[in-house]
Amino acid sequence: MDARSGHRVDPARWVAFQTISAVHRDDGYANLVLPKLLTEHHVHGLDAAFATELAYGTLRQSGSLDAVIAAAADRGVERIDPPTRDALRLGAYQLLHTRVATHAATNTTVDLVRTVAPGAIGFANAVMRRIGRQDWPAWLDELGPDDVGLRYAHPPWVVRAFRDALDKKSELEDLLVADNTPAPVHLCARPGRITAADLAAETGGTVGPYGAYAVHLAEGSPGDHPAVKRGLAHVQDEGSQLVATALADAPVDGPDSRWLDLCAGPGGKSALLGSLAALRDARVTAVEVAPHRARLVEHAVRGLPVDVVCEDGREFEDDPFDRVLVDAPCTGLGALRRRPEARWRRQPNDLPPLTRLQRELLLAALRLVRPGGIVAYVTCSPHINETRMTVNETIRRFDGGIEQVDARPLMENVTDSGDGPAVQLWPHRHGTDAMFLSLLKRA
Ligand SMILES: C[S@@+](CC[C@H](N)C(=O)[O-])C[C@H]1O[C@@H](n2cnc3c(N)ncnc32)[C@H](O)[C@@H]1O
Repeated sequence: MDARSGHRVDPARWVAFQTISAVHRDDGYANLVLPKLLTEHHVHGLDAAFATELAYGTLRQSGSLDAVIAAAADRGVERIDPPTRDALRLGAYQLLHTRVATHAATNTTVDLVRTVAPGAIGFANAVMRRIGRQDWPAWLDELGPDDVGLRYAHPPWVVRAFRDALDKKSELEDLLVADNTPAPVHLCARPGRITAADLAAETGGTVGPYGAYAVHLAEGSPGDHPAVKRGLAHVQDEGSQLVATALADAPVDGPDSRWLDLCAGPGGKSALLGSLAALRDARVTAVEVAPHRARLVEHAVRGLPVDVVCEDGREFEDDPFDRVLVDAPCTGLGALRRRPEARWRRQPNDLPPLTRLQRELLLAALRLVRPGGIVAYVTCSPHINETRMTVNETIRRFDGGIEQVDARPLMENVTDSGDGPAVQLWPHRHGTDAMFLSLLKRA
């Protein structure tokens, strides 16, 4: 037992509770908060795995858990004080989505409330008992059997966005399930430094199905691998590798030595482009507006022919480039597997400022590429406002000829990536984040 947990709560649940609270109270990120808390509270091995499952699962499911808690408490969750609410979420998750026995889930939740909100012990006890009277399928039947957002814990606006973006509407539930499955770690074997086959042999991973540089890891902490420490490889979703490689491989007319990454932080795609540039006598300029993220890019591209510039990409000026990447800031709805809290934190009103910025950055990229050169517009969101609509609207606003290049042949092994010319990858279909890629050639 941990002294700071008031002697009553086991360390794994205490760390999970503190993580959930930090995410809700301080707008924290679970993937940053949790590792620190695990170390601070000396939680290792199976306990650490249990704490991670509880924290990530509770955060991922929180909208659906709230619906159950509200029904059991007979009041909206906004009327429950935050520490009790987070303890109930953690308790409800254990009751409805884990094998933890009902009495253990209830007793540990009451103990937690005794520590963090002693005035609410009776209330928490009663709510937990009501929740535990039936299992999750029965709650679903009671609260909304046809509500896929409730069933798979996605806000309605995100479900609508996915339905709009999917070319095969029947795959919606597969996509929602994939979002609730933790993403495996992918490594990128930096071209010219190590092959994917050698990296797979060294790490015990497997070569990815699509990209020439991708290795999938079954488990373990990727930063600990010697190849990553020695700068031969970096952590990067295979979908991100595919879109960066497609830009590097797209045919351009004329010279091919000046490449630009207009939204570079934290530097994964700059590192891959820089590795490819090194093999082709090209050089990459990596622009990033946020100083701390520009420093991350500098770290990621050490030893590669990449110049980092900390500046607003919309105002960046230079001689024309042959290839330009706009990996635009976006809602990140295509990477919900990786960020358990993201789906509930993002709001529909995040879209207008983001799409405005995306259009301005893409417009800047079209001005910075030379005639005959190519721009890759990329998002890790499939929301059509951020993908097709941004591309179409920006082409319309750009004063000059733009040809949309079919990106599908540049991802040879990838099937089922849409009707073209853009490519849309999907977690449930390709096992990657839902990356979008549109290739635009200046006439
Ligand atoms: C999707 S992330 C890019 C990820 C990156 N390409 C990688 O693979 O690591 C978008 C980045 O654009 C940056 N950004 C946002 N507004 C920008 C602007 N006006 N100019 C340049 N960068 C910007 C953000 O700070 C963020 O680091």
